[in-house]
Amino acid sequence: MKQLTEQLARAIVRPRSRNTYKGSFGKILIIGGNAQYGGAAIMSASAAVYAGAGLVSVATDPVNRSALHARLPEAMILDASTSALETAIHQATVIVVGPGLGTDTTALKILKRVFAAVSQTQVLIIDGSAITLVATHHLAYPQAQLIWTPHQVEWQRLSGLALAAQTIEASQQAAAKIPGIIIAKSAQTHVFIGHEIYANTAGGPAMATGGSGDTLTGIIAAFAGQFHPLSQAVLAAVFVHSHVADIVAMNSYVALPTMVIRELPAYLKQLSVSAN
Ligand SMILES: NC(=O)C1=CN([C@@H]2O[C@H](COP(=O)(O)OP(=O)(O)OC[C@H]3O[C@@H](n4cnc5c(N)ncnc54)[C@H](OP(=O)(O)O)[C@@H]3O)[C@@H](O)[C@H]2O)[C@@H](O)CC1
Ligand SMILES: Nc1ncnc2c1ncn2[C@@H]1O[C@H](COP(=O)(O)OP(=O)(O)O)[C@@H](O)[C@H]1O
Ligand SMILES: [Mg+2]
Repeated sequence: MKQLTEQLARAIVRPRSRNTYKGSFGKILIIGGNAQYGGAAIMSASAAVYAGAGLVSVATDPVNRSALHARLPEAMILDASTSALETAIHQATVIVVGPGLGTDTTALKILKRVFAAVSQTQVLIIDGSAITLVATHHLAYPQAQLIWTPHQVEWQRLSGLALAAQTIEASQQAAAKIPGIIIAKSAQTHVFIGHEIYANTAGGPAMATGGSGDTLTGIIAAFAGQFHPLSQAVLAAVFVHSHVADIVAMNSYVALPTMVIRELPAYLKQLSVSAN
């Protein structure tokens, strides 16, 4: 098993080239946020913007429009239940589906449309409610470069492994049957990429607060849009999310998602200019 360290993140997060524009750093689409869980989509989108994504759009319930614009004017917004969703999917390079999506019939309909519209060249991060829907309704895996971010109960739903049975070996065997990268989140997060297993060395209980996982999806999306190869970008994102939370937790009892998000640009700058 390998370890996720700052060295790995430093190798990926390098200074930006001069001859670039917003389109050089990823076109991200976040799909989620129903009337109850609008904050999840806002945290995911905020994390993407603050982790350097070039362009971020959010397909959500229109009830979240004012809140999203007020919190994050950098993001664009569309109604997830209209055909604007398919247009936005085709324009995106990286898509997140699930934060705050919910599991009702409207959510299932949106998820099925997403799975039908994505293509093999696109990165699709499947999180939260979307994982639960895939497991509950036995949806076929979509044709895309998949990244799954289950917490322990979502992993139970997706893999069939009860929490107590989620040993590294059992989880690896289950992960091998699912296409893409699996980030099995817990107090000791493991990432399964092909035959490799990576253990996160950062993070702690200050992260045990609603929205931490939503925030991770935005960082992964931003990194997938900016850095290559995808596997290294994903590993760096997992480390950076937890490490920035550790930095926040040095002076704060809780590492709230909004606090972690705010710290991202300064940490990424520091990482990019530090000796490789
Ligand atoms: N501000 C917002 O808008 C927010 C919106 N959010 C959005 O909400 C949606 C639903 O996501 P979810 O994670 O809350 O619900 P679900 O998948 O049913 O899991 C919870 C169940 O599992 C259990 N449980 C046991 N162990 C566990 C573990 N290690 N980790 C986690 N759970 C564990 C737990 O047991 P309990 O703690 O109640 O005993 C409970 O029974 C999703 O779309 C998400 O993005 C949230 O991000 C919050 C902020
Ligand atoms: N005690 C802990 N130690 C380390 N990391 C934690 C701890 N508790 C939560 N986390 C991290 O916080 C995130 C929680 O994700 P998730 O449960 O999906 O949150 P949410 O859906 O509320 O956004 C994961 O990245 C997980 O690894
Ligand atoms: Mg979650």
